[in-house]
Amino acid sequence: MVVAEVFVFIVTFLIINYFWKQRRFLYLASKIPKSNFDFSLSGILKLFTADSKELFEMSYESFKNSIGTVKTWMGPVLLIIVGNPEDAKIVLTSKDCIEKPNFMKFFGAPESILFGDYGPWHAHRKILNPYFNAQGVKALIPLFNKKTRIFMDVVKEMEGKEEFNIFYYLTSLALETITKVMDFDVNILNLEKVEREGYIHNLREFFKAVSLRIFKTWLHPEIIYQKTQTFKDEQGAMNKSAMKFTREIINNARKKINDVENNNFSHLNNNNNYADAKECVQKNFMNDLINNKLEDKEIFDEVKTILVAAQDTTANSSSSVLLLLAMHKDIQDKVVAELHQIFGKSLDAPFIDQEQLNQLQYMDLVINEAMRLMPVVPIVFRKVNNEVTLSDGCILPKGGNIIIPIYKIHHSKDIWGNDAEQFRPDRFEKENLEKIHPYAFMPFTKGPRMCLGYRYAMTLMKIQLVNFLMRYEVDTSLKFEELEYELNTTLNVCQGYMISIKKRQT
Ligand code: HEM
Repeated sequence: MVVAEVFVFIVTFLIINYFWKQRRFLYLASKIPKSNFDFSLSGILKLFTADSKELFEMSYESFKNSIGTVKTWMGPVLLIIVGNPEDAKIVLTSKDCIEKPNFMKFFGAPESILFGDYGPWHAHRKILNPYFNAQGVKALIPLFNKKTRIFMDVVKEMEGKEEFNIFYYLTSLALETITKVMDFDVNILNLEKVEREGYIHNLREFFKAVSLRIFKTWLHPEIIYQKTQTFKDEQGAMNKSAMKFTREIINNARKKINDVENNNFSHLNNNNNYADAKECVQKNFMNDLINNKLEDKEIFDEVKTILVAAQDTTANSSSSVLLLLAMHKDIQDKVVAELHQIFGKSLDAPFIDQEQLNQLQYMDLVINEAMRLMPVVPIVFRKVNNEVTLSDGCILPKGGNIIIPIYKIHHSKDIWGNDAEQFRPDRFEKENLEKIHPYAFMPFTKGPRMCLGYRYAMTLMKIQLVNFLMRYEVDTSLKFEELEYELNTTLNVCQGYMISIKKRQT
């Protein structure tokens, strides 16, 4: 009897202590209006069984019509959805919201630039920046041209055939390119189609599993998660995809550095010259990571992250552009007219340089409009490390987690007008864009944690699109209003990016 009384006393004490310590957090949270998330029994049951398509629909529905900031409790996890551009700006530029929530560590790269806390993020961003700034990307243009040509030879197999998912081709190209930037060639485009698609499928399964875990908070504790099938799927998928290349890339880099140190350099350059070989290795991405004395785990996390960040995103965005152009032939014609003006009326694009890329003004509008309608990263997360006050006086409590709903902001009729669901590239003309809040369009987000690879992505996408659209007329039977999406960390079209291609008449 006494034992029971002591037990009740301790539990009561712990509960009161918890609420006392959390009183400010809970008070501020209580002031934020609720989202429309369906907390009825059927709503909760639906969340239990939701797949990534239902997850996207449920989360979008829950805050689609809210104007300001709203909240959702996912068990003990507070999610605050900051849906207006001015407040998104406050969050994304605040030093108190620079870190990502703890559940982002589920992606398995806690020491990386993408998911790491301030320390590793800041150090890694400094190391990687030179490879992705204007000069760094300019130096990569010849590589982008070369890899795109290989891709054009491979995609030829689909000429004049039925509709196919262009994403599988573009993602192979994106992977080949980024591994080469890391001084390692995976030659995935040369693999058999089945093998290529298998790798990509595995990576997507990994993202799917982690996205589901983030929203299903009962899967957060490792002890529960590791017993689930989702965990087994996630591990299997990751081991078969990015892990495989990550190890090989690091081993390859280490070997090259050792070879130069041991004067064994003849296979590293054509001139058989030690100084050249040394310079070539020193100017290298992987060398920088290794020589900055990062821990093995940090290097591993970083390589894996960059592989993933550079691949799915760029391929998805280019696929969206092609799909939308296939749906809107008048706009496709205008893009091609611009290409003919710059490059002449040939079927094969020349090697494209920076100056020509700068002339692609209409294509810029088209890419922006495609990334507005189909932003590949539809939400981003931040953690509140210290209280932050929004434009309407709402205070974000320390310990809360923020969602910036990029997809919702990009589709808001209040911002983009009643035709927000239509593909209209001219809304990105300078005089139209001036009327829109700068944080109403942010496919790469903004602020200090903005995408490091945005110049890289835009440059590679343009080179791919020029080559593809000069040679092929693109068609599809899909309709924009019928597209369905699934949230696999990135936003993917459930039906696939199905297009058919035929050679242009010159
Ligand atoms: C169209 C293609 C791309 C899109 C739409 C995109 C989008 C994004 C977004 C929205 C973020 C912010 C995530 C967040 O705040 O949580 C991000 C971060 C990042 N992206 Fe990209 N990305 C693309 C391509 C690339 C490429 C090609 C690379 C590398 C080569 C890259 C590397 C990164 C890195 C390293 C970060 C983390 C930046 C930081 O936290 O400081 N991305 N990207």
